[in-house]
Amino acid sequence: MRLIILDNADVVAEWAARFVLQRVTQFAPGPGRHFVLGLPTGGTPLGMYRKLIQFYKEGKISFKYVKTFNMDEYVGLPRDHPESYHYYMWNEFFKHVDIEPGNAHVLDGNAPDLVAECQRFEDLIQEAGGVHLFIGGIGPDGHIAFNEPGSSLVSRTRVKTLAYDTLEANKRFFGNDISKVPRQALTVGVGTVMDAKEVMILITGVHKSLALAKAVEEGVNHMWTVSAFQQHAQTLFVCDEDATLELRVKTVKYFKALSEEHQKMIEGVPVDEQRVIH
Ligand SMILES: N[C@@H]1[C@@H](O)[C@H](O)[C@@H](COP(=O)(O)O)O[C@@H]1O
Repeated sequence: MRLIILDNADVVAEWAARFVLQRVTQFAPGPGRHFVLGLPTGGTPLGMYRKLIQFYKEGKISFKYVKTFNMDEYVGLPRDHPESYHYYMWNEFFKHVDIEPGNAHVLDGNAPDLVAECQRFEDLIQEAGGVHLFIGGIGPDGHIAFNEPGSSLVSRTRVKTLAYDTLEANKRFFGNDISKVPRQALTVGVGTVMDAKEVMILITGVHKSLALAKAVEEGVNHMWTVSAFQQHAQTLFVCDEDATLELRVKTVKYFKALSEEHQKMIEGVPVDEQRVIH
């Protein structure tokens, strides 16, 4: 596991975007050779999307041969509702870059058969050859995507009823009215994300600090579903200083001492010339 500790949320956004740029560039996508990205929504990744749009406009990256799979979507929220994850993805990212609309996959929370929709999504990921890089965010209760506390750590894409903490955390997007937050969502499973070749989880803010400590310093526990990624061979947690407040000083010092090595990951240093740190 790599824990990359950066000064603040802006630096996290820039680091994450530069990491995506490196991975896509190294892969050299082209016709019949797509790079497959798993993508999150929420406030945390917004800065990363803005940077990626900037890189696209500067000609540094193209999404023409990139396929994307989003982590989750609310059930029953119209697709054009400003808080639907469809709306978010198209407005904050997809419409600004050259991705083929047919390659940008977001779960349909209005599908007549939600179980079939979840299976369809899993099948599409398989058909794409699996996800190269899954990017995620977490809730303050340590959920990844909408894998609420107590979710199976081998779960697949499915319908989930949201936990009270999640409704509370997300009501800010619904005029602070908890009754307006959809009660259910479709979400990739922890197992779906675990199957990706590489996972990058973005964690910023003091309100996520307990979740980060649980994810990094305590055992694998389905009450903090992000902790499952301790068992993934290529996990990167990218966080800001605020999110480290519940970590031990020893943990923070250890990972900060590796910051020069971490920097190489976004500077185009070939992977085989990077010291391996897990
Ligand atoms: N389902 C989403 C998660 O995928 C997201 O990671 C989390 C954090 O969002 P934010 O980045 O706004 O804190 O919010 C929701 O619960």
